[in-house]
Amino acid sequence: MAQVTSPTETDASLNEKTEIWETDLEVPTNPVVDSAEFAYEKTNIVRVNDVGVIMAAHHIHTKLRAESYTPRTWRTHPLHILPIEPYSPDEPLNKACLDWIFLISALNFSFWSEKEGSPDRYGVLWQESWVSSRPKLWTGYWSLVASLNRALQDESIPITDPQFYSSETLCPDSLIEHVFRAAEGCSEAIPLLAERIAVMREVGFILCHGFGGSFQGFLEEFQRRHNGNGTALQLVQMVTETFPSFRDEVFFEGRKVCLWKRAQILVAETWAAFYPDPSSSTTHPLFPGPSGPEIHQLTMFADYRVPQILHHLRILSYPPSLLKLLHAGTMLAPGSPEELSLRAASIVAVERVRAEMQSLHQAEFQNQNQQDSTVSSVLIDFFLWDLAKKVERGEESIDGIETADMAPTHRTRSIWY
Ligand SMILES: Nc1nc2c(c(CN[C@H]3C=C[C@H](O)[C@@H]3O)cn2[C@@H]2O[C@H](COP(=O)(O)O)[C@@H](O)[C@H]2O)c(=O)[nH]1
Repeated sequence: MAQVTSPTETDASLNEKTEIWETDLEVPTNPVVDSAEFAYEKTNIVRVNDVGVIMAAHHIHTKLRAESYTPRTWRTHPLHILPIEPYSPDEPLNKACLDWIFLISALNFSFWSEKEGSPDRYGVLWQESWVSSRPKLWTGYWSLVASLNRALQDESIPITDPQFYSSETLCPDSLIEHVFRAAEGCSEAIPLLAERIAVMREVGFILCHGFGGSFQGFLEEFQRRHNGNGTALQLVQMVTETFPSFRDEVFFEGRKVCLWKRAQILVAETWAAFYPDPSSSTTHPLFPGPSGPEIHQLTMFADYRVPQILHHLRILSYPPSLLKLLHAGTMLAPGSPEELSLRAASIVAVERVRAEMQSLHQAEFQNQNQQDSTVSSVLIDFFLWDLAKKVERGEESIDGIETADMAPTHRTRSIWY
């Protein structure tokens, strides 16, 4: 917020103040944005297509409106209606719900299957939603959510409680294996089980020894440090500083590149899960300060599903050599130029889509003489991920703009995404 100067101040003091204010006014940039720009240029493999960005921005802008897609859409996913009622007025940041979100984000990586498309790929059988107990085979990311919900609801295993899952005595490896068990007939187990167990022990230990044994305690400490006025980006930073297994960073050509996929999605999902009803005019319980969450400072979450839809929408262009690798199912090593290029270009691309959508948004609001509201890469990401899944299931196809043939997702085994 700009400050008004007093006319009695001398030029010298004014200059001094201006300098201070300029520093104060500096908008903190997300290191992921700079990192991505650097890695995008250095790798120079996947490219952002400017025409594709403009076309897709119009398309996404229209779709968001038509579908009334908002941060509250997150709750409408059949498995995101949590086993615990999160929205209690007595406990605005419900502990059990926060621990559920935290564990999901800690383990939100590497669900792609060597047997993609085959019925015996890894999947978890659980009810199709909270309101229907009809069994359904959940695959990919949803297999994680289904496993945890099944353990909580059907088996009374407190799997999302850090005090439980940090302890090898209360929660031995064999029990975790049981929680993630595949449906009968699957010939695969959950990928990277040992790494998932290691992540659970690490984050559980840190929450128990530093934050009273819950993500709620972690958020209370965040609010204390920032006098209740912390932003989403500051929370992301605290997550990456605290938990090594959220530190999604690589060194490339002599520079540290931060991608922070799971740290950002953790904050974004917490933001979305507790997003207040717009008609209630209440502030967000996690970001009650005057500046709010500043959610637009976060980037998209560089995974293996969103780049695929960005390419399909012709926002990203892949060179023939990369397409060949993808079609051959070649493994891309974590931190390799191809893998880094896919992730970095996705971040750069969504930032450009966001800028384009922001202009559309502003023009529209100006015409309607309404207040502006900011477009965020988080919401664009959520929308694109959901869209990618609908296109994959054959439920939706992209109309009205040119698309590229859907390429396979890239294959990298890593705990980062
Ligand atoms: N960029 C981004 N990546 C996301 C998600 C999500 C799920 N988020 C939920 C929250 C809001 C959304 O509306 C979703 O309901 C998972 N992933 C990543 O995808 C991959 C799994 O893919 P597949 O094997 O096909 O299920 C894997 O890397 C996983 O880490 C997201 O939102 N954004």
